[in-house]
Amino acid sequence: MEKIPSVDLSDFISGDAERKQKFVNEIGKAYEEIGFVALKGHFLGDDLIENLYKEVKNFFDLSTETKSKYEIEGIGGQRGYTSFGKEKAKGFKQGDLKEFWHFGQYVEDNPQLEAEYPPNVIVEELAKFNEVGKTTYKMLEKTAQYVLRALALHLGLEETYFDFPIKNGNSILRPIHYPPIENEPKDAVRAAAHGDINLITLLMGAQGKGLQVQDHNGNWIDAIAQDDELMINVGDMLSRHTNNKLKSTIHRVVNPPRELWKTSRYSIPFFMHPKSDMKLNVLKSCIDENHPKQFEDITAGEYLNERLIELGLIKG
Ligand SMILES: O=C(O)CCC(=O)C(=O)O
Ligand SMILES: [Fe+2]
Repeated sequence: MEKIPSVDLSDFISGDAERKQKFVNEIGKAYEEIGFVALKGHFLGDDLIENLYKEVKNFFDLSTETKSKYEIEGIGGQRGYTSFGKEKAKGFKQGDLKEFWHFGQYVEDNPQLEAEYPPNVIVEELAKFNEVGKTTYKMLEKTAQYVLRALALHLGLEETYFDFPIKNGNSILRPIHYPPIENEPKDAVRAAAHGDINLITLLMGAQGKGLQVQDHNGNWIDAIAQDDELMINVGDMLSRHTNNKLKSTIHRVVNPPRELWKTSRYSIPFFMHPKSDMKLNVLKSCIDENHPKQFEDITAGEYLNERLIELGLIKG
């Protein structure tokens, strides 16, 4: 496969049974093979996207001193700012060449969960940043809900199988800034090869070159979305739950050629997580003679903890 397949969410929500099934088949096949699709027909309007990028740039343009006010100790970077070079991919020594921000869940009608999650951090200098982050979070969550409904059908489950575990889920919206490159980086890249931890990831900002996905043969292929598309991929939680029927594919962000070193890259992934008590135990429908159970039973919260310890973000 040389290109990431494109799908259109409006097929799924069209009300036409044939178009709906076509979407389920297309995304199901793509996720069994390469684990990535470019998706159009999502719920993000052009104005929202434009305002979001404007505010995200405004934030990263703030002074280092101002940004560091929002880097909160003791919450493993789950909310607010994480400074340049801090996050390393699993198994790598050098930090990635990026700084980022985390918006987390806006819990409704569930005080117990509200107490479980760290509160969102409010940027005082930028009135609109906080609001546009919240609106984007909700629109991506809605888009993800429909994608997961299609995947539930593909897996032979009830269409609404994921609806309850993802309601008030522990998802993260992460605007990332990869600053201009000043000197030849020593072994470091913008984002070293990794698999995402969560159920699915919805990525804004894959329109230019940079993101690459590893195919079955170990070749890196460019993953480039059209202007109106989000890149959406399977994360390790969903791969585990489906006994690796749906593939969580290794990907990375390479450094640009020297003539483009002066340019920043901005990308905005939404990492869709369920509530921490969701059981990721391998689905019975994904086990048979040829596909024995590959993973131990675990909850989403336990799994996330394991992975954050490996990344050095929290202590074991
Ligand atoms: O910046 C990108 O295009 C991808 C980032 C990514 O893969 C991640 O943050 O998990
Ligand atoms: Fe990723």
